[in-house]
Amino acid sequence: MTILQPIRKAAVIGAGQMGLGIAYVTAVHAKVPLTIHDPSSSVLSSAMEKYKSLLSRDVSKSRLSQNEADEALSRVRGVQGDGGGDIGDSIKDDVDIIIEAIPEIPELKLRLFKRLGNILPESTILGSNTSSISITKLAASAGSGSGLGKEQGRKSSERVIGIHYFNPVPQMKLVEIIPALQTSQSTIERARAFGKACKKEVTTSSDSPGFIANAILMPMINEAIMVLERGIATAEDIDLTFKLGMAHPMGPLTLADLIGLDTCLNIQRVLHSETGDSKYRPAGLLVKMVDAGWVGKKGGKGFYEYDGKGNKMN
Ligand SMILES: NC(=O)c1ccc[n+]([C@@H]2O[C@H](COP(=O)([O-])OP(=O)(O)OC[C@H]3O[C@@H](n4cnc5c(N)ncnc54)[C@H](O)[C@@H]3O)[C@@H](O)[C@H]2O)c1
Repeated sequence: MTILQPIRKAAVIGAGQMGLGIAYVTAVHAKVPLTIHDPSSSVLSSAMEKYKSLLSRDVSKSRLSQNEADEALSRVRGVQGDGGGDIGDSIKDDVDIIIEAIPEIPELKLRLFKRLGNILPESTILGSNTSSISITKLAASAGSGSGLGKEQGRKSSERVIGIHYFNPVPQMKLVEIIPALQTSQSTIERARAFGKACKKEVTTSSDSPGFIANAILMPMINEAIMVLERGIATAEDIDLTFKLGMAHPMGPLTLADLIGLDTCLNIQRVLHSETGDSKYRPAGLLVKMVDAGWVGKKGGKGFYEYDGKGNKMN
């Protein structure tokens, strides 16, 4: 039996809704200390506030003792910056795993992985929470830094892997693991072990646009938006059809609001551009809503409207 190199320290890059949730399961369940990085100081401070309130809720519901919550709080430190090395030593080179959760924009992630590949030792796993972007391309980028020779570049690509959590991370019990073409077996095993330490069931998908979940889910959401756009039914009736007719816990438009309409559009664009198949063309209404700044629950308005606490108002 091979002994896997342990995960003793982590870093999460991006403190949005997914980054915060990933930080929570890393600190609370895997009990691994971490830094969480975001360029926006307001996002970072609101993520830390939300983290504290998640811990208080756990204590009030007797899911954690006060002592466990205090320990979990002391394991997380917010750092302003993009964690990619632009700001000196914001990412320490003793982290065993990085999980990137920045916006679903290929150029942004490719640039970050190139920098991380250059600055971090080859034993650090470079994980991406991407919903759809090619892990193989991220791995190639991590191996392409100017500071790396040919052999170092190959090794750097081998530690890249997709580690795809579901929203909201503290509640959803699944993580999808997506090895790139270049990923080594030991990276796969370490990432699986980390997913289990975060108390998740682990599935494996090969590296194909949208992997398992979003290859199926996002076209369904896109179709639901097209049904709304064609005036076939109201948003409420579309959602009720899925809740009561198919026993989904929430309808596709409510789910799109939860995911973030900007993220849905970015995923659908990746599916469209990577496959070249016109069936993935994003719904016109989705494009317009994102243009209007209506990005769903996180922005207060999407197919429904939300108050400051994220409760539906209509
Ligand atoms: N929302 C979901 O339901 C969901 C589910 C699974 C996976 N994902 C994936 O997770 C990733 C993040 O999604 P999200 O919903 O948390 O988005 P989000 O918009 O809530 O958060 C993204 C965060 O990244 C920060 N950011 C931007 N550029 C950065 C950089 N260069 N370095 C560090 N931080 C940067 C932003 O300030 C923002 O806080 C995406 O790849 C998305 O596809 C999302």
